[in-house]
Amino acid sequence: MTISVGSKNPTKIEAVKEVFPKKRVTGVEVPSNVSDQPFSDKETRKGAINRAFQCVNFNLSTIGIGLEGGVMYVDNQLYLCNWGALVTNTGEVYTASGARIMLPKAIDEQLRNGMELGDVMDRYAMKEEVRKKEGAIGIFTNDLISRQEMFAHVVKLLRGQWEFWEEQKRKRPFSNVQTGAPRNEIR
Ligand SMILES: O=P(O)(O)OP(=O)(O)OP(=O)(O)OC[C@H]1O[C@@H](n2cnc3c(O)ncnc32)[C@H](O)[C@@H]1O
Ligand SMILES: [Mg+2]
Repeated sequence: MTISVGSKNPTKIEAVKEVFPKKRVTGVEVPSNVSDQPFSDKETRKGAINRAFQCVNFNLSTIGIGLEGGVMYVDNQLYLCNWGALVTNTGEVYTASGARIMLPKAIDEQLRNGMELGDVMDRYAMKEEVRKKEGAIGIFTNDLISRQEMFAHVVKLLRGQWEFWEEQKRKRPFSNVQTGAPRNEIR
């Protein structure tokens, strides 16, 4: 069983390796088919699902994982949000979201002017490639939580759900409805 991650971003690939230390994990560049800067939970989640679907190989034992970063409002406050999706080679889809933190007004304004958070963060922190290192979450938590750590938590939520429902299927093969498995996505 191999795991294909829909990104070349090292924070995402390393997060998956951390949670699946015994699996072969590779990163592949795939389009998210949502905006470069997703602006809601719904769009960010969709990006993660799209990436995962493009990675999975239904003929081979390769599962796909998509991780997507975005932003979303609660009232007038902008938050950083992150979503992950795991698609099995039999087409089951598991999703989970990550921690959210507030983003300052200055960043909100620049994003609304059409800039991408990755570029805004480099200027704000006067650093290079923040998105591939500590991430916005690292900068705004004083380096207590890195982008990789945050994604690793999301991947744990995916792995845990996948394992739980696989186990349920083994234990109760004819009672999918009764076990109340999560509804699968129809693309
Ligand atoms: O190569 P990919 O996988 O696309 O990785 P990415 O860094 O572009 O990450 P996403 O597409 O998932 O994130 C969407 C946008 O938000 C930015 N972004 C999201 N979370 C971030 C973070 O924690 N730090 C810096 N930029 C972030 C990111 O750079 C993009 O501009
Ligand atoms: Mg991107």
